[in-house]
Amino acid sequence: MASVKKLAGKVAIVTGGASGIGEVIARLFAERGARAVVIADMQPEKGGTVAESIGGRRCSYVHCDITDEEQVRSVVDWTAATYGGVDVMFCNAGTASATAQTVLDLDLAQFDRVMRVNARGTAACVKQAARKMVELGRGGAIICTASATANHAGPNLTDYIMSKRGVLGLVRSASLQLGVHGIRVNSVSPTALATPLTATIGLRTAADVESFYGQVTSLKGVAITAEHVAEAVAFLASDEAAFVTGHDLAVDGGLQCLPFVAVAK
Ligand SMILES: NC(=O)c1ccc[n+]([C@@H]2O[C@H](COP(=O)([O-])OP(=O)(O)OC[C@H]3O[C@@H](n4cnc5c(N)ncnc54)[C@H](O)[C@@H]3O)[C@@H](O)[C@H]2O)c1
Repeated sequence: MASVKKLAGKVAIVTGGASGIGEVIARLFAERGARAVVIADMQPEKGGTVAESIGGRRCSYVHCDITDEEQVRSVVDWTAATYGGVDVMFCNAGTASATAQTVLDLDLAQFDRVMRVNARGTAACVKQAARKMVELGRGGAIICTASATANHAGPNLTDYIMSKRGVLGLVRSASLQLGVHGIRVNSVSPTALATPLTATIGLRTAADVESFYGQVTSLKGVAITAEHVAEAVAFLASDEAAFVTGHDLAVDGGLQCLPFVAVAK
């Protein structure tokens, strides 16, 4: 069906595309007709296997540590030179601390690492993609992975929540500054789903996630999957979202709309 090829002809970069949410999105971008998908990650074996399974001519793995701006610039340049442009940048690579990171026990070395990847690294990706899109003069779509946690207080994960809150600030400011160039900047904010990242904080399986988040989302009978997040990202990347910018699309089963007090009937 031609109507589902909503990304036809587009060239996309997916950071963190070797695993988890990024991997599912790299596959969906290709399914939806993207001309090329570049997986920018630090896991050559996994990233290479994903790229190969999507198809060698349309998908490549390029090693890129997003904390090194030069590596980010290089993957953006390589993509533009190899595939003739950069239309979509999905800034998705991220990490979490292995320890609880409550305020009282905040390990500042871990704090620095999380901020370096999630906030600073994402900023480098937005910057380098935007510079290339401005140079090419045909606009573009930048999407960042924030998190449902960015809109809530956390009993732990303080550094992670701060880093994702920073991503929301980056997206809003970048959307304001880049609109004049026809570049849209948005984010997605999923609740938790089981990936290698959540395994580091003790959520290893879908059942772990459900037992934790199932109680706090208003939507019942549906468990979040990476495919749900991927659909939201594919929409923001497509021309169907041509007038959407500066938006954070929650994929959270209604978590954002919980009442702040219980109301007696
Ligand atoms: N899984 C969740 O519950 C959840 C919820 C909300 C937001 N997120 C966010 O989604 C994004 C993807 O996470 P995921 O859950 O799919 O985890 P994941 O561990 O499966 O994937 C993260 C990917 O990012 C890559 N990465 C990490 N540091 C990098 C760096 N410096 N440079 C380049 N690549 C790097 C990893 O190699 C990995 O392939 C992250 O930004 C995460 O914070 C995840």
